[in-house]
Amino acid sequence: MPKLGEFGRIERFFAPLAADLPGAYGLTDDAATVQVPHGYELVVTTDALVERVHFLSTDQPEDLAAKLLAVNLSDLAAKGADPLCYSLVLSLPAHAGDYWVGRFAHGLGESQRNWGIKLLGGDSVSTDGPITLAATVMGLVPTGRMVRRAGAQVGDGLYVSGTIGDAALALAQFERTGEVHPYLRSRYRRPTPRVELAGWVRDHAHAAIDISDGLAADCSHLARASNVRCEIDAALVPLSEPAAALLASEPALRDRVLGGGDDYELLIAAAQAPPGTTRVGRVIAGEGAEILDSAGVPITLARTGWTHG
Ligand SMILES: Nc1ncnc2c1ncn2[C@@H]1O[C@H](COP(=O)(O)OP(=O)(O)OP(=O)(O)O)[C@@H](O)[C@H]1O
Ligand SMILES: Cc1ncc(C[n+]2csc(CCOP(=O)(O)O)c2C)c(N)n1
Ligand SMILES: [Mg+2]
Ligand SMILES: [Mg+2]
Ligand SMILES: [Mg+2]
Repeated sequence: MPKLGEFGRIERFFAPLAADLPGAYGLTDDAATVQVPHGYELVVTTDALVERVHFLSTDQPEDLAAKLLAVNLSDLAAKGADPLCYSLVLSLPAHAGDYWVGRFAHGLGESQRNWGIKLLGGDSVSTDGPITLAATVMGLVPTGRMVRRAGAQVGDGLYVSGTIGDAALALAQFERTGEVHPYLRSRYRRPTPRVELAGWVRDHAHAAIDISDGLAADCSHLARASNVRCEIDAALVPLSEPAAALLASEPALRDRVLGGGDDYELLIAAAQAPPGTTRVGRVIAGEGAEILDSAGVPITLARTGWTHG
């Protein structure tokens, strides 16, 4: 089959993902339009995934599509926004050809249906560098109601969704042996954005952040923005069964759990427990964030979270 080329791929693989979104104009114009209902505003977030920085070269295109949308939808959920649409930038080397793009687009289609979003537009470029994927995801909140990192109040509880450390432990296993527990691997390849918590966050949370860099680092971001001190009890941090088993056999991996990142869970400061979350700590007067061991002593982590550069 002859190669589709830039415009062939857009027409074949991406235009169907934009169907039914009037402002996308079938991906045939220079730009798109987004209608925002009266009384609402757009919440806009952008995150990129780069080969060998955010994912492994062996990861499959369908998984990368799901992960690209998930890491962005996680930010929207933390801000209490309901997902609406997204734009997409693909920077692809020659080996990621039509077959790769077709599988990637198929993965996008599945995620779109799952989360109720549509493709608005984007850009496609070729490169001799790594696969680089970026999405800008847009969501809606009633005007003025986006939940900020700032706003945590003294006396609030700190809550996290899901379990922490699964993806970071998967990566630790990849780095060492290549033998990775299937559940941990699935948490690295396909994080689950907590989209269903957005409504609760919007109505009840005082502050929230999604955990991408690492629990310790993202908790520090929330504490700094809110001008408060956040304390987390390490023993309360929820672990999946495989993570707990791995940690029991290798306690030194604790630091990867607390500072490894790639969780895409929510950290929420609120006066009451969000549904389906675990209370991990508290907001008190002061500054900074600490994770305490079972004796109440602050844990010093080699790295509290991921930073670029
Ligand atoms: N290149 C950039 N240009 C403009 N703003 C940026 C740029 N990079 C980051 N930002 C902004 O800096 C702030 C922090 O970004 P950061 O990426 O740390 O947050 P995040 O997306 O929630 O975390 P993560 O990327 O780890 O998931 C956000 O307001 C983001 O919009
Ligand atoms: C192959 C590989 N090596 C390392 C990591 C870990 N990692 C990379 S970026 C990041 C923070 C979130 O990204 P960002 O801050 O860019 O949004 C984390 C935890 C990974 N996922 N894959
Ligand atoms: Mg970001
Ligand atoms: Mg975030
Ligand atoms: Mg980051």
